[in-house]
Amino acid sequence: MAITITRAEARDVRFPTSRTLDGSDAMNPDPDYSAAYVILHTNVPGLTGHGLTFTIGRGNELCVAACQVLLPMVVNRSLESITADMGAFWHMITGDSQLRWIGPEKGVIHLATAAVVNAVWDLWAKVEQKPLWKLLSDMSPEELVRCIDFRYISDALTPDEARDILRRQEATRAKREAEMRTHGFPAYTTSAGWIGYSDDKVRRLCREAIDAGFQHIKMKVGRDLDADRRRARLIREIIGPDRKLMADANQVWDVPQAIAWMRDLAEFDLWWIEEPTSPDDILGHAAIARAVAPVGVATGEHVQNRIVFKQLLQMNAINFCQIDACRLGGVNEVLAVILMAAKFGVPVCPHAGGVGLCEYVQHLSIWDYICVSASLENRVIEYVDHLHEHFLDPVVIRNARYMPPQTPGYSIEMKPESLAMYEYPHGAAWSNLG
Ligand SMILES: C[C@H](O)[C@@H](O)CC(=O)C(=O)O
Ligand SMILES: [Mg+2]
Repeated sequence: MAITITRAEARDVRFPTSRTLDGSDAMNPDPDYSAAYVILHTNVPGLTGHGLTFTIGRGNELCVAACQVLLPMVVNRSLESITADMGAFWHMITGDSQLRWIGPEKGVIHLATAAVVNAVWDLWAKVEQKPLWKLLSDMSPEELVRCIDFRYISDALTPDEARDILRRQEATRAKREAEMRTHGFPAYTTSAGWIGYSDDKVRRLCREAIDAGFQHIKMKVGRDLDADRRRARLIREIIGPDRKLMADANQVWDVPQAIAWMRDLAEFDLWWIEEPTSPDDILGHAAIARAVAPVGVATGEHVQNRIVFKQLLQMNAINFCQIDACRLGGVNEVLAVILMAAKFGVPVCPHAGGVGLCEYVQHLSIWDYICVSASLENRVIEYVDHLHEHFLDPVVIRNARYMPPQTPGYSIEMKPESLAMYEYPHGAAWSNLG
């Protein structure tokens, strides 16, 4: 039977994480992890596609409204008519002649694009009875290339080059898939280092992270230099000199300030500095990368599309490429960026500090390893220990590694009771707040 999307809804879901300062950083001191959450209903009873885009609270309603504007483009369409040419579908969603004006391919409309596009991928993977990483890993290089919109990036990566990258690793995919199934993909934790946590809590969480096997820990910096130095020292005392310590400034600095601040943190042997300045400042990132080496520069959670990533890569402005599953316009655009990063020899270490992002990005990195990079060198997926209990198929971390999801889909479906409880503003979690 042909599967048709018969109706769609977008919901506003928010978790009051600001109460415990989970997720806090120098730029975002009080985030409420939130999602504009899309459900695609079909003509098959019980078969639905789910997708979300992540925000940190206020303004989530704008993303919901943008999803509602996009959803008529998928309603009454058969799944087959979409998946027959995924690249054309993505081009259509991002190319509407009037909606394009409020992007293009950036901001609220692009966040909403991700929720809708990812819901379609979730639906497709469920129909194929595969987790998303496996759906992607079973595609031929030609099929994968057909998912990508090369407009604006063909000066950096052509379809032929993308195909060649994928062909290089095709014969050995099965070996890496087996390795992933046994050992999983390495993770790092940010949960020990939120800026709003007390020193005692940071100490305790660092010890717990070590006990859980983590070899990489990320701390938040950029609000107060003395506090950063104190916290970096106490974290180093606990994790020792050999584990990797990363720092994340969440865009608070100007370029000269970033360089100066990093000199003052040099003794702590940071592996990377993340978002040292505006995500739109490609030349600024390049200047910082030159000045702070051998500390690497990482960015991506606010890199709005493949075009900005292209320039960051072309200018040697990043040493770590932090794709975000819903800042970019869903799976299709992420594939493009992962392939560009491979061409430029930059490791992909996805951003996952948010609700549902860990669930999403594990699929993308596992596919990257199996089909594109074939390397784990300098590659780690972010892990944050928040809100997984709300998902039907939450991440499984074993010995600080993401174990490949087994359930069909993109692992992003939330429990109905969680959606009801945290729906904003009338869910019980919000209406019961004093
Ligand atoms: C506001 C978010 O929690 C942000 O701090 C996440 C982030 O920067 C990261 O995970 O990296
Ligand atoms: Mg970050």
